[in-house]
Amino acid sequence: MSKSYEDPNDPIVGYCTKLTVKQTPVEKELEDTTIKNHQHYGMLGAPEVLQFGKNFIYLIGAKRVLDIGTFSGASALAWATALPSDGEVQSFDVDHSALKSIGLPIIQKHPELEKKITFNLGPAVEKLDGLIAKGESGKYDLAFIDADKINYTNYYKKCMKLLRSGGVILVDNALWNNAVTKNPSTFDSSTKAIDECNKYIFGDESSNSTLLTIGDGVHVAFKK
Ligand SMILES: C[S@@+](CC[C@H](N)C(=O)[O-])C[C@H]1O[C@@H](n2cnc3c(N)ncnc32)[C@H](O)[C@@H]1O
Repeated sequence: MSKSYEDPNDPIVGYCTKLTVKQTPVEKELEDTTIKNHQHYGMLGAPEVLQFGKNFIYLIGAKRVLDIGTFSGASALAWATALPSDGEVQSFDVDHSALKSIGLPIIQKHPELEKKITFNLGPAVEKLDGLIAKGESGKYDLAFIDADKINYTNYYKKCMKLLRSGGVILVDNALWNNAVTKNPSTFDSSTKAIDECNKYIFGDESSNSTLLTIGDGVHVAFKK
């Protein structure tokens, strides 16, 4: 499987995307501007995955969302779009260059969305530890994990602490261009880390999960 914007001619991906993804004009503008202006635009969250996350926000009545890996702001914007007016997104990244040059000028034209998002600069592991230390455990509804793959299991464990019972974690790139299905002797460090995270989630007694083949694979964990 692949992200719809990377492989627009795949008939199954195209059909599924066309009949499910409902981007607002501002979401579309941010996606298009990132694809046009950033050489690593392939880091963008797939719109079908962001739609899936938005659907969960509606379904579980989420108000507080953790967004691990901001890039140009597409996932943070998607969550802010789906959240109610008193909703909150905490988004984390070590690098705000794509956000500043591409995402922020677009998001700032929509103060009602911008006010819901806090963009935190710094390593997400430390930032999540900071939230746990502040007594925020159990107070978030949904988490989207989409930063450095090496820390995927760390992010999962920390997000599980921060989520309430009934909360949902979406782990993006869970198939990593299908590399995790290949012979383990071929794994690079990112593939190994993603495979370990998928296995850790499967063995975790505090959640149930489903690994979906949308986008680059999304492992969805439901906290008991
Ligand atoms: C795949 S992109 C995120 C895409 C974004 N979620 C979206 O939907 O468009 C991954 C991001 O993780 C960030 N990142 C890498 N290492 C990180 C770390 N240790 N802590 C926080 N962010 C990190 C990168 O700078 C990059 O912007």
